[in-house]
Amino acid sequence: MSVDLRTDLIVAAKHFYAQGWMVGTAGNLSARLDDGSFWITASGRQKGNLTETDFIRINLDGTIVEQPHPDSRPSAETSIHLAVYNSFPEAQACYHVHSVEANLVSRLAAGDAVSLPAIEMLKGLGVWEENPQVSIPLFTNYLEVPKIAQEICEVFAISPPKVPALLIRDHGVTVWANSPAAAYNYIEIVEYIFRYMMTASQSILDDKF
Ligand SMILES: CSCCC(=O)C(=O)COP(=O)(O)O
Ligand SMILES: [Zn+2]
Repeated sequence: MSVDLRTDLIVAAKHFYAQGWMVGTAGNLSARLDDGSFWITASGRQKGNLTETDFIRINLDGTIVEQPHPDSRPSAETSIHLAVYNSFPEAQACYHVHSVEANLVSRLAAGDAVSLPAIEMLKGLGVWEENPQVSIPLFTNYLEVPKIAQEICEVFAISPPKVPALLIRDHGVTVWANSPAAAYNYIEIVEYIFRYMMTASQSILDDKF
């Protein structure tokens, strides 16, 4: 029996909304079908209470395959999901959320990457090393989203990241994985790491750390 991937996306969005990571209409989630096309959240939907008609099915060339609501539009950030799926053909799900911590962390980094602390949780992102040196690539939040997507494609073609995540400055984090369940875990883990980083930087300021 084939399960509708939209159910995974609805459950994930409800959970991320409850965490404060998909407040209002923020964020977008997608998952791929066997033919390579993917269901993505329609633009501007309230993310705490999605239903199956709040998704649009898109081909890897960006064309619409299925649109349950004739007046709905694909997520304004569909080009970023396309950039991820085209850069990593093995990716089956791509989740993007907006947390306060992700935004603050993106302001801590001056360059084009955010260094992550060498903590145990990195294993949850696939990094099994002693004292790992890991960073998340950081992109500029251009108003024109396809310009962000273009930069993602260019950067990843040359240097794919060690962890399946990217950060857009003052905007939010995007992860990808080989299943919706794994993408759900990756969001929880990167958000834990961002919370850790912000707590640590606050503790240093408070001279307690
Ligand atoms: C308040 S959300 C602003 C747009 C955005 O960054 C986002 O993630 C949601 O856009 P969508 O078109 O997917 O609803
Ligand atoms: Zn966004």
